[in-house]
Amino acid sequence: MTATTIDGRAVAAKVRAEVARDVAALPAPPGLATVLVGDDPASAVYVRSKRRQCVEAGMLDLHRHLPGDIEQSAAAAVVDRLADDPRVTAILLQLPLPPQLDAAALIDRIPPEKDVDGLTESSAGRLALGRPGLRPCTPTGVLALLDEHGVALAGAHAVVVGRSDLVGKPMAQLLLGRDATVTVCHSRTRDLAATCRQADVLVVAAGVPHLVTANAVRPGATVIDVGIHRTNAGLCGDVDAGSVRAVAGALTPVPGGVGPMTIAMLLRNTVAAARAH
Ligand SMILES: Nc1nc2c(c(=O)[nH]1)N[C@@H](CN(C=O)c1ccc(C(=O)N[C@@H](CCC(=O)O)C(=O)O)cc1)CN2
Repeated sequence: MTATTIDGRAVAAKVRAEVARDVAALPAPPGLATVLVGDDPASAVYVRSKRRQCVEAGMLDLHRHLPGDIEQSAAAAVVDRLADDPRVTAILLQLPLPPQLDAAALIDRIPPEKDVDGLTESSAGRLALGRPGLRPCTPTGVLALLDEHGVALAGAHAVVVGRSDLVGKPMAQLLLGRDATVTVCHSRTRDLAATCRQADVLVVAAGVPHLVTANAVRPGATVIDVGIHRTNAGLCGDVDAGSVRAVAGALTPVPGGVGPMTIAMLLRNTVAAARAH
C-alpha cells in the first residue's frame, strides 16, 4: 500500500478563493495586523506569506515589525494601539516571541473579537466549553483537510501527539467536538508507538523531526504531519514520510500539507472577525 497524499496546497487554494469572494462582499476590507518581533528567519518567511496572501485576498496589510530586544511594556503598548485601532479587524503575534517577553500576557491584550489565532484565554475557554469563537489556525486547518479528504471522525479513534497551546490541546478539543475518541500523547507517554498504532487518525504535532516511523502507524490509518523542520536535506516533518508512506492510508506532505492550511484558516478567521464586527 502507498498512502494517498492529502494535498494541503490544493485545499488551501480553494479556501483562499472562497475568502477572496467573501472579502469582496464585505462593506470594507478587513485589516490584518501581523506583529513580528525580531528577525527569526522562519517566522519572517511565515509572516511574509501571511501578508502576501492577505493582500491577494483583498484585505489591508497592517504589519508591525518590532525590534527583537523590545521590552514587555513597549510591546504591550503596540498591541494596545492595534486593539484600539478601528482599521484593525484582526491581530496576530507571530510565535515564538523572544525570551524576554511574556507571550501569554501580550496575547491576552488582544480583544477576543480580533483574536484570529484563537490563542487568548477567552478564545481557549470558549473552545473548551464548546461555545462559538475563533479557533487556532493549524488545528482548524487539520480538520478542513480531514473533511475535504472525507475522513469520518465520529466514533473514530484519533491520537494527537503533542500538547501545545497552539496545536495539540485545541486539536484534541476540536476532534472531541466531532465525536472522535481522542488520546493525547506527549513526552511522558510510555510506549508512544503502541499508542499511536491504535489511531484511525494520527495527528503528529510534537516538534520532533521524524519522531513517528512506520512501526507507529496502523496500516491504512490517516496520518497528519504538523511538524516543519529545516534540515540540511531540506524541509521535513515530525513523521518519517519515507517509511510511513508504505503503511498509512493517507498522509500529508511536508511541505505542502498542513502549513498552507494554517494561513488559509487565518484568512478565513479574519473574514469571520470582520463579519462579527
Ligand atoms: N501566531 C502564530 N504563530 C505561529 C503559528 C500560528 O498559527 N500562529 N504557527 C507556526 C508557523 N506558521 C504560522 O505562523 C506556519 C508554518 C508553516 C507554514 C507553511 O506554509 N509552510 C510551508 C513551507 C514554507 C517554507 O518554505 O518554510 C509548507 O508546509 O508547505 C505556514 C505558517 C508557528 N508560529
